[in-house]
Amino acid sequence: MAVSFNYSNSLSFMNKSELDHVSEFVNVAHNRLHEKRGPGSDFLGWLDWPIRYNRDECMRVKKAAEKIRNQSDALIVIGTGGSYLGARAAIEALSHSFYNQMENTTKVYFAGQNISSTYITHLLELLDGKDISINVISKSGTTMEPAIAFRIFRDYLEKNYGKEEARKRIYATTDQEKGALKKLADEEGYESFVIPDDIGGRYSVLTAVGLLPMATAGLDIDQMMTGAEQAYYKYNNPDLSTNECYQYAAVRNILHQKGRDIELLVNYEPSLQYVAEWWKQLFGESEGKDQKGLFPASVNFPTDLHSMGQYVQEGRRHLIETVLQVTKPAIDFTIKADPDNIDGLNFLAGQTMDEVNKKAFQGAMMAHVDGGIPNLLIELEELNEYHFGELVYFFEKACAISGCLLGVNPFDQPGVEAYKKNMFALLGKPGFEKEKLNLGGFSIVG
Ligand SMILES: O=P(O)(O)OC[C@H]1O[C@](O)(CO)[C@@H](O)[C@@H]1O
Repeated sequence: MAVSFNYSNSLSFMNKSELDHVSEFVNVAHNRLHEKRGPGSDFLGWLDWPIRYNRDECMRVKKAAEKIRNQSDALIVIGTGGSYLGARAAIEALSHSFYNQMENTTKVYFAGQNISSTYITHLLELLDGKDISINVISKSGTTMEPAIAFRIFRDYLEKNYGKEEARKRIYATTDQEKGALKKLADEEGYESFVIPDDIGGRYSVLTAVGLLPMATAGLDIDQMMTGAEQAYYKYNNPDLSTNECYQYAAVRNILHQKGRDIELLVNYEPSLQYVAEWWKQLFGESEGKDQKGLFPASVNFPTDLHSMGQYVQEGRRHLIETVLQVTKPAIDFTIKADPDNIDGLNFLAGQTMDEVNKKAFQGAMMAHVDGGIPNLLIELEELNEYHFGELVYFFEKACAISGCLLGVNPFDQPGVEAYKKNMFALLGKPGFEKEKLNLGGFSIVG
């Protein structure tokens, strides 16, 4: 099976009867989703997206990617949160580990996910003398971090190419009708792609938001959509005893109710690090509200076994460990015998590097379960576009069901506005004068 879920190593931390109990609620959550009822039902466009996405737009995405690849040394993808993480996750997971350092590739760099003057200056230095295009992505069209980066890069393009040519090198992915970016794109005549109204940022990776940067990096986006389509059918069944996506949602909720407050997503392939970052936004923004929710965190093993391993083994018992495991690595090789064996590693001779990696996983998993940490396992047969699409859909649907089980609206993110208000007040944005007065009680350094 391409993506599979196994919770057998959490059964000593819960009773099977608890799953039977929750299956009724899973059924309710399933019906709510599929009948488009319940909180956040305006944002369910992702649910059947893999079977109804706009093929013409997808074709346009591929053509634009081709043009970018022919015309530019690098694409600068400007966006943050859901307008950034999915594309980065896919490109890092599915491309060469040193993609941007390889010859003959169209480099993909990200900007607008921070407000660091050092980062953006270094990026501009790196791009000096190179031909570039820009894909600016923002659903609202008003998020400040990417808006600042876009202002800087637009200016850079106009200075380097002149206004006319700059326009042809800017691709905007935004709302169909509203927002400052949409307005600018229309005025300037940028080629534009749509983020559907009913798909929230963190659910948008399989729209043009993710697909244009991915296609530019040479990924097969048709395969990705086919994988997501298969997942749509596979996880369409309300029966908890067979639907592994729903089992993941249910088990993490049961464990959460029993005092597990943090879910650690673990990988043994460094290229999955940004899948974890994408997953953190998906679950964190969806579930962390009304003073509820599992805190999504991530570690990269075995690297972090040498830093966080101690805590996982013996620290506070509030963790769930969810391992995202790749069954068959893209590349494997056999460790050779060394006639001198000074490092004492000849016992590994004849084994493959991946066999050793898998033993590290098994050893850590057994130790952590023995140490009191329930283990969930999500296995991915291979890291390719098809399975990536399937995995995205698995997580999206599990997150929606999980949020319903938790009793929150999994599709809004009201809490993100609080820091924005303070920041705008501190920056003196017109309209935020009252908020500025309310900041009086804090001592502000810096
Ligand atoms: O695509 P936008 O509207 O720029 O938003 C980027 C991100 O910012 C948030 O709105 C939070 O502020 C996320 O939900 C979203 O993914």
